[in-house]
Amino acid sequence: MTRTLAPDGLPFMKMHGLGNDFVVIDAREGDDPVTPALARALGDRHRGVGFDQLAVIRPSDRADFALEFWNSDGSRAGACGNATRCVSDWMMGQLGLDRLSLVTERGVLRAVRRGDGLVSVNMGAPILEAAQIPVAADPMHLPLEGDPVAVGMGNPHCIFFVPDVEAVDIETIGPRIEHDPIFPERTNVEFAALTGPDRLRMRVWERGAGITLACGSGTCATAVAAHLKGLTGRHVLVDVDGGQLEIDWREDGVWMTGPTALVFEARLSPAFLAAS
Ligand SMILES: N[C@@H](CCC[C@H](N)C(=O)O)C(=O)O
Repeated sequence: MTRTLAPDGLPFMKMHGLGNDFVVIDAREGDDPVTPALARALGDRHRGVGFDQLAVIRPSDRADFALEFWNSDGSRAGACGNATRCVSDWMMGQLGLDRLSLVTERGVLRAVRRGDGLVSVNMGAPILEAAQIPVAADPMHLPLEGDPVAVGMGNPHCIFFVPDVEAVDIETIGPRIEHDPIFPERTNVEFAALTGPDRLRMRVWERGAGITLACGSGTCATAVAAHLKGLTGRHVLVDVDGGQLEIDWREDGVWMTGPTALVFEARLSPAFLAAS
C-alpha cells in the first residue's frame, strides 16, 4: 500500500449510528492511506480521533461505491451494519439519491432512505451453518445458562439469550468468548433477552472493539437467532445501549433500519499520518 501524505492532511468524517461511532475516509480518489497501524493510531481515543470502526470508501464498478471496515484494534471486519447505514446516508446526499447499492466483502448490498428519514440496509442472508455451536455454555465455563447460537452476517456472532441482560458482566465474559478457540476468527458476542412481543434487549461485546453502544450486524444476528429459537417473528425491535434498531428478516435478506449522524468533518495532520 502506498501512503498519501498530502501537505494539507487527509480529510475524514466522524459519524455514528446509535453511538456506534466511526471515522470514515473517502479513498475513491488518490492513494490508499490505510494500514493496520494507522487504524490503531486513529482509533486511540486519547492520542487519535477514536472510533469503534474505521470505514474506507472505495470506487466500485459493480455498485455506487465499495466499503471496507477496520476495528479499533487494527483488525479487518467483513461487515459493519451501522457504518454501512451512515455512509450510505451521506452518499445518498452527495449523489442526490434516496436509494443506492454498495459492495462489501458480503457482495452487493442495497440501502434506502425511508420517508421517516431513517436509513435501511439489506445486510444479506444470514449464514446459519454454525447455528448450533458444538460446544455448550457449560463446557465454556461461563456463568450463563443456555446454549449460544452462532449466526454469520458477513462477520461472526455468538448470541446468548439470558434472563437479565443488565446483570451480565460483559467486560469479563465478552473477551473470553471472543477469544475462545472454537472461534478461529474470534467472534462478536451478543447477550439478549425477550422484553415483549417481537421486542428484544441486546448488549454487545464486539470483536476488535470491546463494548459498543450498538452493533448493527449483531442486532441482525440476534433477531435471526431469536426467530430460530421460536422467541419472535421475523420483524422485531431491538433496544441496544444507544437506542433502537428495527430488524426485518425478509425473503431477500435481513433489513436493518435506524438513525444516522454526521458529527464533524476534519483533516488528519500530516504529522499524525507520518507518525502512524
Ligand atoms: N459495529 C458493527 C460491527 C463491526 C465489526 C465487528 N466488530 C467485527 O469484527 O466483525 C456493526 O454495526 O455491524
